[in-house]
Amino acid sequence: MIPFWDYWHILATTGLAILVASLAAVVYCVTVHPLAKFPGPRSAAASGLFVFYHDVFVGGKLHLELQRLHNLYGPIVRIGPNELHICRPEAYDQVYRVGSKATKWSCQRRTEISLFFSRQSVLALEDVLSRPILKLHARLLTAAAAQTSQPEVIPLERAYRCVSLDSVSEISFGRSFDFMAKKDFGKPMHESVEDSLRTICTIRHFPLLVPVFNNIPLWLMRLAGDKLSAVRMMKEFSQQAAQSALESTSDNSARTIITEIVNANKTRGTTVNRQRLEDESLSLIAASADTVGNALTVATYHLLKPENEDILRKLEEELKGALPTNSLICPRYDELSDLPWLTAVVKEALRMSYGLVGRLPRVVPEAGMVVLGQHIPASSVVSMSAYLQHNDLAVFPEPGRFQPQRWLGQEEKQKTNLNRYMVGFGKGSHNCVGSTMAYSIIYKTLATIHLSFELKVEGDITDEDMQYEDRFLGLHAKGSRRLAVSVRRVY
Ligand code: HEM
Repeated sequence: MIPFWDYWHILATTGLAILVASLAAVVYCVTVHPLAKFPGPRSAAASGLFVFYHDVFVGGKLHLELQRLHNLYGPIVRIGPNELHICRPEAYDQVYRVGSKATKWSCQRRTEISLFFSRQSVLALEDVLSRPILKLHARLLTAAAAQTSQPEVIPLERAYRCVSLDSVSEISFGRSFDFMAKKDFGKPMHESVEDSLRTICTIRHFPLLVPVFNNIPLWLMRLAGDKLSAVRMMKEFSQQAAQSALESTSDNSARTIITEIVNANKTRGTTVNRQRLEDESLSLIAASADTVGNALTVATYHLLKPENEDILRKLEEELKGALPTNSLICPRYDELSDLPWLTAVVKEALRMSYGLVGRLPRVVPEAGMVVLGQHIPASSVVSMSAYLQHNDLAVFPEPGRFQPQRWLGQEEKQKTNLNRYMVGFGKGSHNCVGSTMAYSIIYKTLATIHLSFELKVEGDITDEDMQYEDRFLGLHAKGSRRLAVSVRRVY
């Protein structure tokens, strides 16, 4: 038997060894690591704790810290032992053209679903995309018609999220969540999504916990009550849809993402398991709800600011001129996609809502790469952030001001440049597969709402409230005021 003091001896020796190894790793990272020549705070070069601290402890503010670091150190900053963050608009194409190992979707998986998102398919899904917009229109009509002394206040930010949640759930699962039909537009569900996103941002720093979080059984989620209600509901929907697609023998079932993947596999003679179908459909919901909702919210918030009255009037005039009267209420995407002022408003809203606020990491391939004249060695991680790109003063002067006109009336060359620097949908082989669908939902919703109603902002919401935290998707800070409106007039 080992004497008691020997346990302490073993423990102390192990502790000392770990300490010495950690110190050696820190010294190596700061002095001789291949990225040691790049500028940045020592604490970031030494360990991953720097990013963890800003991401988790400060909470969703890493993009602001990155902005500060770039002002201090220049366009390439080392933000982790093996990671560089880059901030220079012309570098975006270089970084995201490079093949990434940090993929979420294999090429084959992307091919299976990408047909579903072609412009032709999106136009064919016109009815599905219009349904939630028409329901929102009907609710605003009711609110406008109510003869009460206190006008009904519509939580428009929440309603806007429902527009994409309801249509993308129908496209994914074959049945809609139908939050638009709920009196509070599914308030507990939206709160639960926000809580889950904050949790996920912490959990992604502990890769071993990710599968545990992803596989919490439904019965345990039920015990957690409202906190996990959103995740639970989405899981239930996806499980049922995956099960029925796998069991279905008919070729005539409604075309959904899930049936699309099942059929692609049948054609190839391969099989697909239920888990994969669930994951695919849930990713789509996650990818679409807040991104689309944020772009719509940013657009309407700025259009309703008193100083932007002329921008709103121009939009109304353009819509009235382009759409035949009485064609009402939810125009088709192909009637809208060429309207210049609406297009400029949508682009400006996408710029100011960022898509994914924070950094999108890519792994440098074997040959290494040269960015801004600097060689970056293989296997390093490089990342850029839409937040910094879209606030670049040289490309987008006065970035905090909503100026759709910046997308119009310039030299053709300049316009091309602006489009090149707009990265809300990402770039390269892993850019957003759903961008056409997103555009369709955004154009149709803005046209429907701003053509038919005069809205008035309720409450004292400010630009401060509209700032986004980087919770992978853009979330407003806890306790911030959200866009809510009353409906004043119907055209
Ligand atoms: C304004 C709306 C949207 C924005 C700004 C947006 C933005 C993005 C961005 C930046 C990425 C790239 C992520 C990366 O590089 O890791 C992405 C990926 C993706 N998005 Fe979107 N998205 C939007 C709406 C949608 C919609 C409506 C759908 C589908 C219904 C969708 C489906 C996807 C999918 C499947 C991916 C993964 C693609 C891949 O990794 O190959 N998105 N999105």
